[in-house]
This record gives sequence, C-alpha cells and structure tokens, in this order.
Amino acid sequence: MANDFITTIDSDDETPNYGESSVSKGKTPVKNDDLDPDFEFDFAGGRETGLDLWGGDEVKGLKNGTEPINVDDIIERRRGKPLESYSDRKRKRKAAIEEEEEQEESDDEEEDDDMEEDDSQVDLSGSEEDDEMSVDGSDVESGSEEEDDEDEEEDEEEDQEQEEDDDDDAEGTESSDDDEDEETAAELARKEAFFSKDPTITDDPTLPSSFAAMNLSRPLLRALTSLQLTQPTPIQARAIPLALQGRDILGSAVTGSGKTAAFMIPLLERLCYRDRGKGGQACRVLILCPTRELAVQCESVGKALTEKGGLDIRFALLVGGLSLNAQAHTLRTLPDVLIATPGRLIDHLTNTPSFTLSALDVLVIDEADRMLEAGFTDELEEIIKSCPRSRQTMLFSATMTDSVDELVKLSLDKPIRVFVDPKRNTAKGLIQEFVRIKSDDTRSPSLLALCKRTVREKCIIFFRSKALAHQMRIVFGLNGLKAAELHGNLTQEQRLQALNDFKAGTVDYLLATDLASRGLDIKGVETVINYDMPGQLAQYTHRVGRTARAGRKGRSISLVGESDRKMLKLAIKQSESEQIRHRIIPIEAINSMFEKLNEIKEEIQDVLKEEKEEKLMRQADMELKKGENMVQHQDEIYSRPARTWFQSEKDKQNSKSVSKDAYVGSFPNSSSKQDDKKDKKEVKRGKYDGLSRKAKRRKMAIEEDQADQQSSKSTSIAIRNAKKASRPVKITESLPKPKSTSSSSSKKSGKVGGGGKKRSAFDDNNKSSSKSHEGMRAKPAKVNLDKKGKSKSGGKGKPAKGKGRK
Ligand SMILES: Nc1ncnc2c1ncn2[C@@H]1O[C@H](COP(=O)(O)OP(=O)(O)OP(=O)(O)O)[C@@H](O)[C@H]1O
Repeated sequence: MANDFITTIDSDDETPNYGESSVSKGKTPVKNDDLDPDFEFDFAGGRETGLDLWGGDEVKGLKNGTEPINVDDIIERRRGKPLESYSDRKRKRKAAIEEEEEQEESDDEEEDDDMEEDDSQVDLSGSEEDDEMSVDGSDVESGSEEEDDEDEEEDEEEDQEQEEDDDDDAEGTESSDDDEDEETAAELARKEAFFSKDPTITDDPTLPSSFAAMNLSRPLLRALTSLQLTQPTPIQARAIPLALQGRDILGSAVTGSGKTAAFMIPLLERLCYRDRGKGGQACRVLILCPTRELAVQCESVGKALTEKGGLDIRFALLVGGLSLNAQAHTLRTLPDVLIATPGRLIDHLTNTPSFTLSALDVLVIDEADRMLEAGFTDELEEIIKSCPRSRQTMLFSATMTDSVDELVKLSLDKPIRVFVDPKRNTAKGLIQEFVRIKSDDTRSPSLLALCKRTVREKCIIFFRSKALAHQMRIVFGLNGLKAAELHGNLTQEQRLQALNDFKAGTVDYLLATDLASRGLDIKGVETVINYDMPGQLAQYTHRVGRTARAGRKGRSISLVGESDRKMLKLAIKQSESEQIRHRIIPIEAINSMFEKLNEIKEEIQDVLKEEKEEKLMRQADMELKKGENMVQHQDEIYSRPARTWFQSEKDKQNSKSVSKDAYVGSFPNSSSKQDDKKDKKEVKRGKYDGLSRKAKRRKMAIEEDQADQQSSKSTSIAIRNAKKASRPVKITESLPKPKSTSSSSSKKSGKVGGGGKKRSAFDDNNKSSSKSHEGMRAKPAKVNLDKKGKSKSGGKGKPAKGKGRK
C-alpha cells in the first residue's frame, strides 16, 4: 500500500511545548543558554519592522552557529540536483523566453545585412533553443501541467454539477444539529446580565468611518497612513473607541479582519500619554499570545506602528526558544509593552529579580479560547493574579466558545461584548472546496495529485501530526515539490526560517500542524489544504482563515474521509452555500501518484535513516560541547540560582489535560476520535490517586529530593565525561560515548556544590513580593473546569459581581 511509509498517526495532536519554560520546582531548565554563555538568540536592536512582518530580519538574528539539518539537502545530495520552487522555475522560464525573443529580434536585424551569416544564425538559435529545453526540461513539463490544470478545472465544474447529490447529502443533515449550537434562553439572559451594553450599537449607531474620526493622536494617524491602513475594519471601528474609553472588551470577528490593530492602536494611543516623569517608566501593557510565532507577529505590528509614527515606545518579546538572559536584561530596562507566551512570562515572573506586573495598565489576551485549549488555564490565572485590579483587559479571538466564560469572569470587569457579524465564521472571499477520500490509502496520492496539477504555490497544508508533516515534506522533496515544515518538533530558528522561506516564495508549500493555524498573517496565501479535517470546528475555522484575509480572495481544499464527515457537515453549515464547492481529483491522477509513492517508498525510508544518523552525530557533538562548557564555565553556571516554577510538573500536566478536556468538551462537535482519547485518559490512574493530602505531599517531597540527588550525580558525571573528552584520545581508543549529560546535569546547575537542597535565591522574594501585591491582585477565583467547560468552583454561572476583579 502506498501509505505504508506514513507512520501511523497515534498522536494526532500537535502538542507544542507552549510552556517552554515549564520547570519543575527546584530544577533548572535544560536550555542552551544555561550552558553556553555565548549562545544568544538576541533580537534586541537587530530587528527592523514595517508592514513586512515576516521579513528576513526575524531570522537573521537567530543564528546560534549550528545549521539545522535540512532534509532538502539530503534529497538534493541523493538526487544530485537542487530543488527549485515554482516561482524560481517561473522566473527562469520567463527569462528564457525573454532571451529567446531578444535573440529573435537580433536575428531579424542581422537578416537584412548578411544572408550567408543568417544561415549560421538560424542554426545557432536552433541549438540554443534546444539547450533551453534540455536544461529546463521540468519547466516544459510544468508548462504542460499548467494546461492540464486548466482543463481539469473545467472538468471539475462539470463534475461538480453531477455530484451535487453529495453536497445535498451533507446539507440534508444540517437541521439535525441545529439545537446543539443554539444558546438557551437562560444562557443568553445570563450573558446579557454580565456584559455591559455596547454603546456603539445601542446609543450611537454611527461608527467612525475613518481613523481620523477616532480622535487618535497625530503620530499614530501618520503611522496608519504610511502603513496604508486608511479605513478601520468593522471590528476596529467598534472596538477602538471603546478601548480608548478604557472599557474591558471581549472582541470577536472573522479571521483576517484586523483584530490585532483593533487592540494595538488604542493601547499605543494610551501609551502616548503615559507618565514619563522620574520613576514613571514601567511595563504598562501585556499582550499574551498562545504561540511564539504569533507573539513575534504581534510585536511586529506594534513596532511597525511605533516606528512609522516616530513614537517613543519600547517592546519586549518574552517567548520560549529565545534567550532567557537577553529577555531578563531587557526587562530590567522596563519596556512599555510586553508581548509574551504564558509559560515564558511566568518563568520571568518567578525567576527574574524585581520583575513585576504591578504597574500594568492594559492586559490583552489574543486567541483567548486557544489559551484554554493549550492548557494555560492555571498559568493565566497566575498571570491575572499578578496584574493590578485597576487594569483594562481585552480578550480577542475569531472563535469565542463557552469555554472562555470562566476566563471572562475571572479577568474582565463590566466587559462589553464586541462581536462583529457573529453569524459569519469564515471570510467572505473564501471558497471552501471539499474532496471526498474514499479510502485513507488514497489521501497522500490525492494530496500529491492536487499539488502537482492544481495548487502550485503559496499553499499551506495542515496535518494532524508532526511526524506526518515531516514525512510528507520528504515525499514532496522526492517529487520535486519545494516545501518547508512548521511544527513543534523544530527549533525556534527552524520555525521562523520556514515561515520566512514560505513568505519569500523560496518554498511553495508550508506543511504545518495546528501550531500555524491561529493568527498567522502571511500575505499572498492563496490556498489552504486540510490533509485531514481537524478535531474541532474552531480549528477548521482558523486553519482556513490563513487565506482570504483582509478582504482578499482565497481557497481552502479539504480532503474528507469517512471519519471526517461530521466535521464536513459542520463546516458546510457554518458557511454560505455559494462558498462551498465539491472538487474531484481524476482517478487516473490519483492512481499515478499511488504508483509513484510505491516506487519511492524505500527512498523515503533511506532519507529518514540518513537524517536520523546525521541528527545523532550532531547530538553527540552538542553533548561534547555542552560538557566542555560545563567545565569551562562551571563557576558561573553554579553561581546562578535555580529557576523555579509555580506548579510541579505533575500539576502542570494535570491542568493541561483538564483544560484540554474542557476545551474539547465545549464543542458539541468534537470528533469521536478525541472523545475516545479523552475517555482513555480518564481511565488512567495518577500515581498520587487514593493518597491523603499529607501522604501526597510527603511523596512529592521525597520525589523532589530524589530528583535533586539524581541531578547532582548527573552533573558530576557530565563534568567527568567532559574532562575525559577534552583529554587527547589515543588513536586506538574510541571516543568516549557522550552519555545523556545535558538533560539531567543542566537541571542541577543552579545548586551550589551539588550538596543539600538549595532554595532559589528568589524564593523569598517571590513570597514577599506576592504578599506585597496581594492588594492589587484579583482574588484567585479558582478556575476548575469540568468537561463541559463549566466551573466547579462556587458561584457557577453568576454574573460579574463578586467574581470579576474584586
Ligand atoms: N484597517 C485596515 N485596513 C486594511 N488592512 C488592514 C486593516 N487592519 C488590518 N489590516 C490587515 O489585515 C490583515 C489581517 O489582520 P490581523 O492579522 O490583525 O487579523 P485577525 O483578525 O487578527 O486574524 P486572525 O483571527 O486570523 O488572528 C493584516 O495583514 C493587516 O495588515
């Protein structure tokens, strides 16, 4: 079977390590910058911004000296020729045609002058033409494919009419699910009571038609004009005036409708009037994003506006994968705006001396529903507790589910619900095509056939698992299609590089997991392909929302198997009928790809093997280098205090699965696969189950001590190994095997002398600071979500009173 080479997708989930800094209490995280003081992912000052949000600058600053392994290199080595992107091929073809035309012109000129010479010219031009054909044989092929493509499109239109039955079938079931999505009258009444009335709707129906009408300051207006943002989008027209009044907002509008600027503009405006006197400098704004990429993008939007307006506002990016030390250093300078992922922010709140959120004026949580899905509930609670009660809070997302109810109650004070066109979930310019997949074996051949014949460039393809995305990249490479991958198994450098390559058109396809489904704004994405349908409708909405942004047109193509039928119905149900198409891939094209895949089956395995070997070799080098660093910089490493975390690793895992279950449960449409998984999870017994609280605490303390001892042992072993490694090796002696020193040894690096248990130098600080901020914090209304996303804590479903920022 052609699909044999694809690893069975056991772990469907992309579970990116959002809490990158998830460090168990008393342990030091394993990070390169802890071991190598020279290792820096330092953006500071090196990044320019503008409208080009994913410009090369993002990546330039990210070199850590080691080139990541690139499977394209392996494929190129094996094939003996480089992979070219579609746009490169197009460029070449155009250049060749131009050259040919020029040649013809010069031939014509010379024709009149010398008839004898002319004969030789004809020969010459003939041979040149042949050369072009032979050098770029693939171009000629793709040219004909392009024609195929057009024919195919026509065929498909005909096919579409014939196959209307299928669509009808799906639509026929629409009404059956109606009730699931309807809010009950009681729920509506409850929400009504909780939210303040939106004055932009009731009191003054005329919304500002321009930014100038919003009374924004001149520099900001200048910035907007120079970024060609002349007219506010609906969400901006409604949210900005309210945000400028300091109101708490729960904002939702379709993907690509400018929500980032909707919160960024008012907060920059607010910062224009901040106190700049002595002692006035402070971190005043915090924007929380679920992924690092989104945080980088958000920072770029803020910086672009700031720079174009000549505003004196400083930003700090606090995300995992970048240097903790550089971020701590920036925090000491009290930047005005912090853009962070929750994990890294908590790490700094816990471990960076004197860093607090006590002067915060505005808190923004972008993709609020995703935050709960990613298991950040406890982190969010902790962060909200650290913010002053007097702050303004804004939550934004294209998909607001009931799962955000608790977060709303916890963080918003007399909020206004600004939902633009809540009935519409996908952009107007989006055409959604669905391809029926009869058996899973034909999924990969269908995808390849689509990409070879129809979708040649500017396409994001979503997969459920990282392994699948990676393997498909190899398949693409071996088929001459240039692709980059984006998922949580890559280093931050690789992730940004992939985005950059895709944006620059160096690669035609971005093979991604749901890590890339939220918020990313990449201009020019023409097509989004769903290799498989995601588990939740919200995920689908965000995935397809990577195209047809800001009023542009775009297309999504989803491969729908039997198991995806339910999601198909929901997707159709939430869209207008004119947006829906049924696409058919000719069976011959699928069969031909099926055979091709069978032919390269072994080669795929070889590439994977080669990649694995290369990885192992690099790892060995890295271990050696780390060990050497341990020896060389041991004084400095040991003098650093251990980093701490507000939860144990176990607690963190628990809360992650609770929030995930709650999130999944909040969708009536969660796929059965997810339900099965959830059920399986619930059956598992935790190691502390059945213990009394006292016994549990004792057991945890013993485990912590054991881990510390183990860690200390590993440190000594690491040093010993590194010393050994640095000795000259006898020719007959094999190199000492690098043992797994890094993970365990570096965890211990904060403990002096590896002796008894040492508390972090900041433990006391944290305690005292947490006390001193008590008065400013929201009361920790414990978020304890059950499977349906309802709170188990008291006051269930009660309006804001007593639960908000009191
Ligand atoms: N007023 C405006 N006029 C024209 N273009 C705009 C305007 N505001 C924002 N945009 C553009 O719209 C695009 C999408 O914006 P943004 O990323 O903020 O969307 P979003 O609503 O946050 O999407 P998502 O839900 O996917 O996160 C950006 O490229 C941005 O430059």
